[in-house]
Amino acid sequence: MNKCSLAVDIGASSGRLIAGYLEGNQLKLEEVYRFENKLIKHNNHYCWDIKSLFQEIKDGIHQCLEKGLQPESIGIDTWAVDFVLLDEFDQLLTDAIAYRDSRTDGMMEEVFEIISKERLYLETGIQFQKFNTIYQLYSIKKSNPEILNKTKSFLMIPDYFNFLLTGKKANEYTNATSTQLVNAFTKKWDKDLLDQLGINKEMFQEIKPPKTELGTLREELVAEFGFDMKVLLPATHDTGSAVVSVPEEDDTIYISSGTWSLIGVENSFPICITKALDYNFTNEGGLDYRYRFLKNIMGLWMIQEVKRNYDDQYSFAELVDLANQSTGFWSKVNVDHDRFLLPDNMIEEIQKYCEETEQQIPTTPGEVAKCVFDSLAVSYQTAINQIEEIYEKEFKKINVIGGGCQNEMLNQLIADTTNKEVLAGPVEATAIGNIVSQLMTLGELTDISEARKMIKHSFEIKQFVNK
Ligand SMILES: Nc1ncnc2c1ncn2[C@@H]1O[C@H](COP(=O)(O)OP(=O)(O)OP(=O)(O)O)[C@@H](O)[C@H]1O
Ligand SMILES: C[C@H](O)[C@H](O)[C@@H](O)C(=O)CO
Ligand SMILES: [Mg+2]
Repeated sequence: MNKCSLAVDIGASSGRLIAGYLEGNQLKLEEVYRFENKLIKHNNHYCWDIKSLFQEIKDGIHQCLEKGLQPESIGIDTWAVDFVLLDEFDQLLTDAIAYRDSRTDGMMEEVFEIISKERLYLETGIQFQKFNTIYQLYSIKKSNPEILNKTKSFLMIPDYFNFLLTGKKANEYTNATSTQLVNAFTKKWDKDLLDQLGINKEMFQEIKPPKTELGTLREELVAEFGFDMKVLLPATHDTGSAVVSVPEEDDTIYISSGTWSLIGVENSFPICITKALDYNFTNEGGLDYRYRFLKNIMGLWMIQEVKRNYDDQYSFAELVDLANQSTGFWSKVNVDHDRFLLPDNMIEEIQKYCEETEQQIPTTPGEVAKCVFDSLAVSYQTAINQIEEIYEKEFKKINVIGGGCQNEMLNQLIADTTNKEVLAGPVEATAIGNIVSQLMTLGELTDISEARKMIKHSFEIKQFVNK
């Protein structure tokens, strides 16, 4: 049986269990199990099928023994901001409502009437996304206050899966920062903010950093799987784990490219200056209390929705090929407009935008895809200009990580648009960051620098330069 550490990486569009182990000075991966993730509609809200996702995690763990793998540890990471609320009997009080749901429409503005935008940013350093946890909780307080009164435990999505595995409750630090309720300097729940919002402080759990050993499996799960393992906390915010695995450290801007494009740099301190606020950058928590100074760009969500609108007739690779053939099409959209957050039909929304802005309207799949990719490249350039303005320096390299780094047309567009060296890879950056964090906890790796050097020599990194 091969000893390994198991990463459970669940993104907004897909989940995977990936086993990792050291072989000499290389990190070896084995994909154990992959499954789809998607929004479901329930009780008139967009939700995550949290029960099915946990069953997928268990099904993936069962696959390990069949593949001759003996995991000695497991770590779970998912998308940010979303959570569940448990009552005194540890039962779910609501669905796991998704951040794209409309329940937070208008909530941010109502919160600003209680706490100014400037103060929120100065204390938390977190970007203003209408779906941040703070606004989700405020919407519950307004519409169903009795739910918050019954709530004994607030657990973010990975925290909840960890609870189901171990019976232990904790809020992991990197993901907790995405709530916009953690103080950027104390790294604790900001009790003053919670008091001012009238949200009960007692439901929040102790914040624990990545590289914490949370516990081991519940007895009934040991019996089910036939083995026990340590449940460790990686950076449970998927982007937090992805950034751990960015091989290039100096003078590099990363783009964690998946459902969202998270573009930024790694810092040892939070940047909460007015310009960062004006440009809506965030200071999410990272491994070893580093900071992820980044911003959300709408990302490949748009092409995911285009693919769905075409009834999945085309693969992502085929859409890229068709876009490459649409060389004469140049219309672009503002990808970061709220209208693209959850439109009824992404293709029609893009066409409406082009009509409203008196641009050529995309009609073929290739033209629609090219419009998405060209528009993303423009948004990346804008964010890079803002980062360089704030840092008062020029960054030489861009490291694209995650599934989106397989989009070679977009990688080339980024190189052509920014005139910077683009490094593409690793694809499974999030799972890799999750695994190396576990290996550090187990003492098999010393620190993040050693991990990054090993990652750089373990995975293919492609280079793109301005043609
Ligand atoms: N062969 C491919 N060619 C081009 N693009 C691809 C290819 N495979 C995947 N992609 C892109 O990668 C994206 C998925 O990236 P990734 O798997 O990192 O997302 P995820 O982990 O499911 O979601 P999240 O971003 O929430 O973590 C797809 O939306 C698609 O645009
Ligand atoms: C909702 C968040 O902005 C989102 O999860 C983003 O942080 C991310 O990590 C996408 O993978
Ligand atoms: Mg992902």
